[in-house]
Amino acid sequence: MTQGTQTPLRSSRPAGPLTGRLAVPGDKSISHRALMFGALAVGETAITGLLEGEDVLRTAAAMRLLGAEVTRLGPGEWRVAGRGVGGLTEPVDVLDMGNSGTAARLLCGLLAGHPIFAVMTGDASLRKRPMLRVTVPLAATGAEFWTREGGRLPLAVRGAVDPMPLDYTLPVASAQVKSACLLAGLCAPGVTRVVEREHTRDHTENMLRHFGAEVSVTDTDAGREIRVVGQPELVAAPVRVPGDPSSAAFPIAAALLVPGSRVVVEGVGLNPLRTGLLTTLREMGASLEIENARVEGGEPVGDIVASFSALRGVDVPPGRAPSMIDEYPVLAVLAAFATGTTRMRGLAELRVKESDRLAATAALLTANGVRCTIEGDDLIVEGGAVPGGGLVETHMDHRLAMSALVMGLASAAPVTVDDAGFIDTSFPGFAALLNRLAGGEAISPP
Ligand SMILES: O=C(O)C1=C[C@@H](OP(=O)(O)O)[C@@H](O)[C@H](O)C1
Ligand SMILES: C=C(OP(=O)(O)O)C(=O)O
Repeated sequence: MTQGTQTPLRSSRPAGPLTGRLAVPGDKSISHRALMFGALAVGETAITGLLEGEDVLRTAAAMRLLGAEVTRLGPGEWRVAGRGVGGLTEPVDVLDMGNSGTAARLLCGLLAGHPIFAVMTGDASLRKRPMLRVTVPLAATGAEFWTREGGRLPLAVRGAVDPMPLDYTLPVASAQVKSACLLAGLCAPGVTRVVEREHTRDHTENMLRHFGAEVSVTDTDAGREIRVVGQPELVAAPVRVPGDPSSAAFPIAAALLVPGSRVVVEGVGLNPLRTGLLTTLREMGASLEIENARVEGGEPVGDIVASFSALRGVDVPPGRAPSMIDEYPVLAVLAAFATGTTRMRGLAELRVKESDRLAATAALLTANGVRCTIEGDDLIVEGGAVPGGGLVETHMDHRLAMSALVMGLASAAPVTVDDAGFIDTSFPGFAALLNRLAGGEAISPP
């Protein structure tokens, strides 16, 4: 990829205060799911606020190839005419999920429950990521998967003719694996049961209910148990996608780091399973207020007011990781400017994201003169003055690119990234938006 609108090579330089109000693009997790549920529902699903990032556009294209009618009416405004549960049709071409782990893994769940043959691939980053975590549990439906060496894409799948319900306890904290199992279970008769020891984002469960499925969630000694009754008739329902808290993290971080800043990010999703970063930042002494808290489309939403703050290092417990899993690179940047040491614990899952984010985040910091170490699955950052001046390798990873560019707004010398093109997977317009807040070209082609 790199066919996005962001200049591939970019740098950011120390900026004046960031001020003003902004809205970030729609939530990526909810956007993928809205398109998929729309495709499985009977009737026409109206979606507003859909993220039009590359990852979600891949899901839209895949749903079209599987027989759903997917139409863009205007910015963020989409319609999906669904095929009904079990009604997806065999794709006549390869499903290319680009850079998106969520699209690939959730789609494996959908395909497992349909009696069709499909081939899936992705870009060089996605082709390195583990797929056995979904194909192994999904094989219990009766679907057959063939993957490349080590469970990597491309893969081929022949979905089950008479899918069996699943009963699965997640070995890793992953909303993608949970969702893949629940989506496959929709096509099977009887009850599919998934147990997660750590609580992960619950957008799939919320959307199942919203479209009329019977779902129960119970906390047991073994963990959180989710049950969904298979073969429901899902009925089209409007989806209003909130702003993505994982994208909001970047302007919030910039405001906290650049002296004199005050930024209001409007309409951000505040699902408690996504707000671990806000909890951590408050512990670090960040000035963060929530205004206008409300519920929109079944998800809590609010406006986040972030003002420049003197931050101090903290110890981030491993149990918090699922609620802020995509925010560690930017948290590491914030920690670099804080007084004292920050230890982020239990980050094993970062190794299987768009890049090995644990190693790449440490390299980002080191390239800019920040001292940090990796001990087991923990990242330890020594905070203080940040020299900057580094060229950061982003490894096809949007979050690394945005984190590095935020660092350069507050470091002594500019920070350059080797490729900003992948930012379009989740945050189209990122550089223009931060430049508007900074009132100038804080982020520019080098
Ligand atoms: O379900 C989802 O929408 C997502 C789950 C998380 O991945 P894992 O399930 O691999 O933790 C997260 O990192 C990803 O950006 C989106
Ligand atoms: C990990 C991420 O996404 P995905 O797994 O969908 O590629 C992310 O957006 O940070």
